[in-house]
Amino acid sequence: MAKEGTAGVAQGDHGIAVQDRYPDDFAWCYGCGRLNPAGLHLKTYRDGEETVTAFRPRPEHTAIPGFVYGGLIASLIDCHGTATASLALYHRDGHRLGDPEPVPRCVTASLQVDYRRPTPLGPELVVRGRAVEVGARKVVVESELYAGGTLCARGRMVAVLAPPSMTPGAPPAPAPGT
Ligand SMILES: CCCCCCCC(=O)SCCNC(=O)CCNC(=O)[C@H](O)C(C)(C)COP(=O)(O)OP(=O)(O)OC[C@H]1O[C@@H](n2cnc3c(N)ncnc32)[C@H](O)[C@@H]1OP(=O)(O)O
Repeated sequence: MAKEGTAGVAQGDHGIAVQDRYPDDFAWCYGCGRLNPAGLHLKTYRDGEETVTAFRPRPEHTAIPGFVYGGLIASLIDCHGTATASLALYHRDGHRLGDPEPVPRCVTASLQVDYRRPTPLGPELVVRGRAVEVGARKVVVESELYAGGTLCARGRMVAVLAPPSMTPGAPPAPAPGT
């Protein structure tokens, strides 16, 4: 069950994808950046107490003929998770998609994917997510990926607000321990 302050209690947002509200500098991700011409263009929407995205894999996303490559599954869970985290922080700050304030951008600190069943290549894949912990800069997101209504994978990730060093044009981050 979603906690107060997460996506679960927000009103508004419907019909607007989180990724369509990222600032341009943060809209180049291969998985979900709207400005990346070669990317997957994943779109995350709020759906009641959860978030949802859908993607139909193409033949180049094959692992074994007839089944989806696990890296694609991880990518869908990853990008949907960072968007779910961004939305949770945006809601926590009292905003709704469509507000003029920029949506915060989160990056992946940790990603765990459990592959429960082989994922058939053909049906549209649907990922549902929810923010289960919302901190100052960190959000824990849990998600499930379905193919034709069958649960095929589960994800749990830690997403953190993008550090200034990941802003385009920023100087490189110091190496850990320096
Ligand atoms: C810029 C837009 C790009 C969007 C791309 C979308 C998805 C992606 O593919 S992102 C690319 C892959 N990810 C990366 O490259 C991130 C690389 N890592 C980093 O930059 C940093 O380690 C970063 C930002 C994740 C965390 O560093 P930092 O900002 O110093 O935060 P830090 O203070 O260490 O940690 C913040 C919180 O996250 C937690 N945390 C950090 N790393 C982890 C981890 N691996 N596992 C669990 N928790 C973690 C910390 O414990 C802390 O929790 P709390 O607030 O409860 O104390």
